[in-house]
Amino acid sequence: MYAIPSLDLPPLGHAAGTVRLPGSKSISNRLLLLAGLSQGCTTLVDLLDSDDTRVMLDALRALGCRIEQDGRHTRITGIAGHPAVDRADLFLGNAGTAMRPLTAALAVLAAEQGGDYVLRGVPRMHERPIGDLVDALRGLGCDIDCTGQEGYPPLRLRGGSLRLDQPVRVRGDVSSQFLTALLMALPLATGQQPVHIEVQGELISKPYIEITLNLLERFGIRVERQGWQRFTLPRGSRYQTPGEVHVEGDASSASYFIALGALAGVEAPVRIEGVGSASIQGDIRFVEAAEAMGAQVVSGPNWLEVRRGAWPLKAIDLDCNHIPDAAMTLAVMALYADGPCTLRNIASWRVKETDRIAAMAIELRKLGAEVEEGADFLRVQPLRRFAAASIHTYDDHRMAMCLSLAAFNALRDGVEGPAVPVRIEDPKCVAKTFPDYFEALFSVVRPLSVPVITIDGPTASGKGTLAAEVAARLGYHTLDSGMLYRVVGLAATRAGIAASDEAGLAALASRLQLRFDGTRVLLAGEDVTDLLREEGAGVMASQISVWPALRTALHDLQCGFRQLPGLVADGRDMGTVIFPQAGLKVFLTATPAARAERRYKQLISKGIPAKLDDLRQDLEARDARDKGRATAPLKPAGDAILLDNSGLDVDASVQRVIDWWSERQPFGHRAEGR
Ligand SMILES: Nc1ncnc2c1ncn2[C@@H]1O[C@H](COP(=O)(O)OP(=O)(O)OP(=O)(O)O)[C@@H](O)[C@H]1O
Ligand SMILES: Nc1ccn([C@H]2C[C@H](O)[C@@H](COP(=O)(O)O)O2)c(=O)n1
Repeated sequence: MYAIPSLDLPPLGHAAGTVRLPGSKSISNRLLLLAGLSQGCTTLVDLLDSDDTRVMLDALRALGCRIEQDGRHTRITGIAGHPAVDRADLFLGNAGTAMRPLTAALAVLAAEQGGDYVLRGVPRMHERPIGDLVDALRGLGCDIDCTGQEGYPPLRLRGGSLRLDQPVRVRGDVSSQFLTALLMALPLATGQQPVHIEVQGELISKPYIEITLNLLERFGIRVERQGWQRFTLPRGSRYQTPGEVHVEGDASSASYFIALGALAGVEAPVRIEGVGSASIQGDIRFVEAAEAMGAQVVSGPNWLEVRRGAWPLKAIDLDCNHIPDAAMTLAVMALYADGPCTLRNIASWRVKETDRIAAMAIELRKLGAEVEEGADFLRVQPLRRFAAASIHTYDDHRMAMCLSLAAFNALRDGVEGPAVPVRIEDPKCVAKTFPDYFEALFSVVRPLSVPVITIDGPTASGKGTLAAEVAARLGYHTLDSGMLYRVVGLAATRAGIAASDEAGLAALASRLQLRFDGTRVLLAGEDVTDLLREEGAGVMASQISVWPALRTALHDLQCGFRQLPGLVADGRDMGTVIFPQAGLKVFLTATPAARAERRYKQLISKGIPAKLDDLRQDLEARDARDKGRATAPLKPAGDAILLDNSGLDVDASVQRVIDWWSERQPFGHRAEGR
């Protein structure tokens, strides 16, 4: 996950390959509550691991459920309808799928068994209406206080007396989650008589109710239904654990990759695993919308393969009531259409994680699009000239994931102006449902060009430290090229290959069994990181690095580090030879005295004995050899910026480089999070 203030997506090209989806959020949180209320132990396989499921798990633990997690399996021993505590203060973040059903379940339990429960969330959760559910529960006899503003969380549930002779009435035209909440809670009240629910108004998002009914049935609750207006929970309904349940992949999350296939699956399809034609999720019908725009889709029970069909995409005018979450993806696909696209019946967007109609309109306009916004619709004109935009994401995972699709702007035929990058602010907001979304995206797209920053300079100037910090700030990969020469030196010593044997060293370099595990280096499976950091390894690396054949043998390996979303490479010839097109080249120096001092402190802090004078002599000898060799000598590239950090600490050096990089981006000042 990218826990950085913003993530810059360079212009992206064709896509191909396989993406495995995380578990469905809607199914995960429903299953968690049902398992938590049941008697016995339920094993959930491939449960979504995200912010929203984490708050639900925490709440269940607080109520007395035993929860064990082991790889793909989550085992929940339920409370059999009897919480272990009659008081709890539950924090539910911004998870509507936790707030609504827990409100209903705990209100019913508190009224039946006594109890005092507080449910709260983040500030945005306290702006998301819940009055219709509260009204329905109060009508049933539950005692509920809205402790802030009437009709909104936080809520305090403190007993009451259930009146079940009349049907429970709930509005269905604002959020189907209110009906879901009642359907999941009211089996708890069927001890003496059946309970009836009447829906007032036209029920929206019916597919989500179908998920609820399907999952209730797996837990032994057979709901009788008359159309979409009246539901009956039979007398004596009891949650019974089904044992093991597999959580299917998230169909709303699939929408980004279905769109990706439609936009960029040119030479091969994008394969999506975890959800397919057998899905019980309503958002699987996003496939039909994508097909209407021209996508070619083939599917199996739990997979989809999508490739580009019509191009540009075909404009649509669609009632999106059946796919409220996935429909957001259509708004960005519209930029690539052959005419205006109209998304209708999407009023529920206004009360989601943010006001999604307003947010989408603002962000699409930043890209240059003409957008018309109504109370319950959005009309988006296609774009010919994309502007580089810094996309605000409103702590809304779907804003981040949808808008990432604007980075395919270079694929638009007849596009005017250059291909532009897209900046996604607060990219970690995707943790709500898809923590590794960007990693998954990068694994299947071909970049048009990956940004590179090079940092060259003499030993102990602080290149590695600077490169690692800059990369961490930008979410980029790193290449410590000196490490590659050091590892060849170590392998050569072990294999008895002399430092003078150019051909032998080159052959060895091309068959190295190297693996990187974070900052650790594994040579034929052995962790050699600490051995490589020894001074002797650096001297050996400097000696063997004079050989052109060895340098050629390591060339492609180094280029292979250039991966999305970007690379910071440090060494001696990064800017001059390996990445001559780098977007920013820094030549880092410090006085020999400062460098010797730093290396001395570094060694002493690790308990390695050292002498300052010897270190200074060694590093000056190394400088001379690295500068004096015929091939790829240590020198600044013609277009490098010189940075002498003798008098700068690490933070100040990092800030300099970040500032230089920001000046080269088309976004203005870097967003530092909001
Ligand atoms: N600006 C700085 N001010 C003070 N100390 C620094 C600075 N930058 C780095 N250092 C410290 O100097 C030491 C050497 O830094 P580092 O290993 O990053 O250098 P390097 O140039 O990558 O060395 P080598 O080329 O040998 O790998 C480390 O202990 C590091 O913490
Ligand atoms: N791009 C590079 C990186 C390193 N070398 C050689 C020369 C150095 O003295 C030696 C060790 O590098 P360090 O780990 O200290 O950065 O490796 C090179 O020739 N080219």
